[in-house]
Amino acid sequence: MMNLQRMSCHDFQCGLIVTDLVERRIVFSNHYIESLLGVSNITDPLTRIDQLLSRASTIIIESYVMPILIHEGHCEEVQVTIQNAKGDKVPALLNARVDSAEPIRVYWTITSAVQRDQLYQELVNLRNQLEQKAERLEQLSQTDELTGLLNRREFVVRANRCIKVSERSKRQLSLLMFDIDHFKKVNDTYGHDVGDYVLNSLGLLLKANCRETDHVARMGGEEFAILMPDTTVDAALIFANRLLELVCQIKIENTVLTMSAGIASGYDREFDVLFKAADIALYQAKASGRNKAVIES
Ligand SMILES: Nc1nc2c(ncn2[C@@H]2O[C@H](COP(=O)(O)OP(=O)(O)OP(=O)(O)O)[C@@H](O)[C@H]2O)c(=O)[nH]1
Repeated sequence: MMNLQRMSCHDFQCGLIVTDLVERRIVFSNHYIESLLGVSNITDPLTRIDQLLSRASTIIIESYVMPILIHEGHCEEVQVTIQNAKGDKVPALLNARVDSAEPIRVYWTITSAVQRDQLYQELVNLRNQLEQKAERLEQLSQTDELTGLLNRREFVVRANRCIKVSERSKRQLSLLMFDIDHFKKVNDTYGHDVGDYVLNSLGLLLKANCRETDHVARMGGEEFAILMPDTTVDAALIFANRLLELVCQIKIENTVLTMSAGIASGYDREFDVLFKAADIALYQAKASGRNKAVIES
């Protein structure tokens, strides 16, 4: 065990500095401070404690620590930056206490906070990583893996939100349901991979041609849906016909892709009602020859 009688301030594993109150000139510092700064001796009576700190830290001392010290007599756990002899910045934790006996002295303790800073940085990094993962998970839970479009669950959530807005504004929205014609034949003739490629290409085509305010989803299999806020049934029909023309551009060898569409519109209809109406219209489009868009009757 260490002989307590022979222990001196230099044995402490924290920095000790004694200064006067007004000018903060150093009258004593221990070895820890010297090793923190990378100098052999700083007990030069002309050295002020501010000279050991970064510019920002001297402002903190002047505007925050000193008023508290004068008012309360002590100030704890202030994060400062020490500038060492090499010019490196070392994060440190500072405590100070005033001894009012004449001559008035301030006792400063300074400990390196490098590890604390590293720990803090690690926590910040970890938090960022978790946030990114949570974002990614949220995205995965909302989208269809093959096309990157919304999945059915997220589509229904957003559609219900849009319906509420349209109920208030009394502005029509339109739901467009469409389904690739004879898609089974594509799979059977060219294989499932080509079928996937077609679905993916259609996803890209829809993303490129829909408005940012539209909600586009793959509802399952080869069935897609677009919810268009603030869109009348006539505008929806024009848009649906444009998509029918565009989808012909996706060709697999000699097969030209077509699709059928059903449209339902309104501003005061529940999602299930709107969905059913668009689905029936889609069925009518299929039943009456495919490659067309039909408005609900
Ligand atoms: N490649 C691929 N095919 C899928 C996927 N999901 C569903 N399908 C296929 O889509 C086809 C849908 O076939 P049907 O429901 O008979 O429809 P269809 O052949 O398009 O006929 P109509 O809709 O009546 O014009 C089936 O062969 C499914 O296996 C998928 O993720 N990838």
